[in-house]
Amino acid sequence: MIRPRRSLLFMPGSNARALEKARLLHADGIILDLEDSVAPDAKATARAQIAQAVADRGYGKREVLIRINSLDSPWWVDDLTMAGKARPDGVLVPKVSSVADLTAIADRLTDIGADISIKVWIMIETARGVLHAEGLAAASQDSEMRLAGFVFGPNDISRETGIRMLPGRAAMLPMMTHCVLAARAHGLSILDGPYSDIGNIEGFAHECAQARDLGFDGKTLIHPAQIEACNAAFTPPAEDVAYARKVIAAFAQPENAGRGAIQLDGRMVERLHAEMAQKTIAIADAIAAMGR
Ligand SMILES: CC(C)(COP(=O)(O)OP(=O)(O)OC[C@H]1O[C@@H](n2cnc3c(N)ncnc32)[C@H](O)[C@@H]1OP(=O)(O)O)[C@@H](O)C(=O)NCCC(=O)NCCSC(=O)C[C@H](O)C(=O)O
Ligand SMILES: [Mg+2]
Repeated sequence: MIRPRRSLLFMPGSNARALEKARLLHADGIILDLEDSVAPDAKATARAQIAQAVADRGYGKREVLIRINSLDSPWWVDDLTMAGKARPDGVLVPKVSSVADLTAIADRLTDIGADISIKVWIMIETARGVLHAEGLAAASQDSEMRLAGFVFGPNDISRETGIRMLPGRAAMLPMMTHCVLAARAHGLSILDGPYSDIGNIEGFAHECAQARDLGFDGKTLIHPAQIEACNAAFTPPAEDVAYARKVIAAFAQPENAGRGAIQLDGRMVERLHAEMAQKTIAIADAIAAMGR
């Protein structure tokens, strides 16, 4: 099943108002955070609030991820134990740098008997994580790892490496492309990181369009004001969907049955374009099924 992942909204697990508000927001998914947006003193409260919010099952068709604390923190075991019991769609693990990190998460989920439907997502946001992205993605071939996708983390990368986050992101483009290639080589999803300038919707829209063109499935968000522009950027335009249907229809014609390439509206179209058209239609249908 294709799942739209145009927009996944982060919110601090300690913010009860945000957890409630997310039930009505038109994001494709939500990320209930226990890590950087939650102060150390508020970790236990946030954990309890997230457990309750997920148990209430009030988020409808939105994909629900819980971001736990990193493996070098004192909180991750309690976070993961709560998440295993709460049964979100997935657990997002920050600052993963090695396959050993993935194994530690998988082993803990097995130990607590977590349902196999709970997927693991990892943030690629350390220098070692970026360098090892291909090996991390390859670990998804082992189903016990539960690995479903990557989330790019520009803030932590910038913090560790000194690579600056500037408009246009020129300095980060090589590593972003590297992460997209690693994810796609192993059939994983990949989401872009957040944009902090909440008041600059125009700049945000440019960054969404850039992420889409770089091959990301969607973007992680930090504020409800970002949802609409993000969904717009990652929704296939109606004319693309209409053209995709035309490509499929053309290859379904009996006279084209044995052909690998045809001419359509003055352009060459090959069967690989028919495959891409199927994906465009599947995403458009999945978005429509979300009622958006
Ligand atoms: C950034 C914020 C702290 C701003 O909060 P606030 O000042 O309260 O914003 P507003 O007054 O404009 O809020 C208006 C209403 O919207 C609700 N709201 C705000 N943010 C969210 C949200 N994220 N989810 C759901 N609802 C939200 C407010 O409650 C208001 O509601 P109402 O009462 O009806 O008026 C805040 O936006 C925030 O905390 N954002 C998320 C921060 C976060 O999760 N950060 C972690 C992810 S980013 C990251 O980790 C970086 C990554 O790892 C990397 O390395 O790059
Ligand atoms: Mg981070």
